[in-house]
Amino acid sequence: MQFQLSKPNKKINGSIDLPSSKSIANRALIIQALSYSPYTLQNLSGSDDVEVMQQVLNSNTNQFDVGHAGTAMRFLTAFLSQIVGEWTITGSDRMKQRPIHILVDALGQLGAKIEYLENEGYPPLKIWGSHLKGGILELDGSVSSQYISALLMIAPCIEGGLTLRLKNKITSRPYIELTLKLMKQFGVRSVWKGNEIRVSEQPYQAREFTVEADWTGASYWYQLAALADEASIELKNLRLMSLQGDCQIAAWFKDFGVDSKATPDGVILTKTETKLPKHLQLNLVENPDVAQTMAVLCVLRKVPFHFSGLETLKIKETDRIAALQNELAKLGAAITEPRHGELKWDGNFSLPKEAIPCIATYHDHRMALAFAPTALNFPIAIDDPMVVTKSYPKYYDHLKQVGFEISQS
Ligand SMILES: O=C(O)C1=C[C@@H](OP(=O)(O)O)[C@@H](O)[C@H](O)C1
Ligand SMILES: C=C(OP(=O)(O)O)C(=O)O
Repeated sequence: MQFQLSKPNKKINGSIDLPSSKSIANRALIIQALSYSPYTLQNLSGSDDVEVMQQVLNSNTNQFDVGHAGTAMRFLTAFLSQIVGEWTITGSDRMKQRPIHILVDALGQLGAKIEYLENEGYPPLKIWGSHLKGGILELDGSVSSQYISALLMIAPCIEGGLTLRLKNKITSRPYIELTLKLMKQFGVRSVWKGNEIRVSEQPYQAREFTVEADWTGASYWYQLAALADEASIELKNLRLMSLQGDCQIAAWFKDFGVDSKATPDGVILTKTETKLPKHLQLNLVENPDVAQTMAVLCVLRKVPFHFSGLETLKIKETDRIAALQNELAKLGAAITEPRHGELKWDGNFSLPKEAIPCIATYHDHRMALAFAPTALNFPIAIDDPMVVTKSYPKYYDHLKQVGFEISQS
């Protein structure tokens, strides 16, 4: 299936009920389970990744399929390792290509018994859950912060607690900070000094909790505002002072003429006069999920760019470096990868080959989410458009709400 998207004018006005953050929701669900909480979490998004986490935690079976959800795969692997029983956990074909050995090795050192059911180092896994004993673990921090978050969340429940010594360049650091901040909100203290994070054995305290709106989901509305001639967009439940690292984008988008103001209900984006940057240099090691938003935006606004810190993009829902190169080429922009983890565009365009480019999405929600705003500039088709349900199920309804025309073919 494909969607064709167009927009008769370049004005965007509306109030958008953003989905809540899947990163916060999936942490809160694990922490809630660890604290035997009687409360129901408020404002869960209904996205695939959150639904799958809820299903597993409420399931009566011992065999789980988490689909494309990286957080669910990593967080549940650690969670199940400390619950007595025999568990198998698998995922989509792509999940079976996303490495997990750093986490499995670490859990093994704590006493967990985990076996690879297909390929060494990758899901599916068989886990024999047991009482785990803590200690000091050395861990490579450069592949995925989700391994670290997974271990930190179970750390207070492990005999003796846990000290993690992180090696190499830490990727996605704000997601580790998010984990620790949420643990603190549920009563667990931690100390992070240099490359060492220490969590002693201590109980979680159950509490009521409401999940805030998703900043990565908000990035597509910032992108839309940056491409529009006029924009006034209210993003409900979004907080400028957020737990999420991607709230950083509010500052970046000032250069693209997008002003953010807090309201009692969220944040309002307005389009202002601006002088676009001549060239955009960004290190995205802390915000890998907005790489697609920023790359598509820069091409459409003709801002040459050089992004670094993207070493982990090849092991996300798809190889996002290759996907961006292939699909931005359809808009006429040749993107290069000058070094591992870098993306660069010199600002040159060639004429697009198709009158209405059709963007492939590679089972990656962020390809559809980041390319759909292109329709503000010219009509575009998105292949397999419903990939967005991974994090933002109502995206196309929201685009229609602000005047996008969307037809199916
Ligand atoms: O912990 C999390 O919620 C996430 C961490 C990041 O992954 P990596 O740490 O693998 O970069 C991010 O890309 C992902 O969407 C969500
Ligand atoms: C990388 C992502 O998700 P995950 O790793 O949780 O599958 C994402 O949502 O961009």
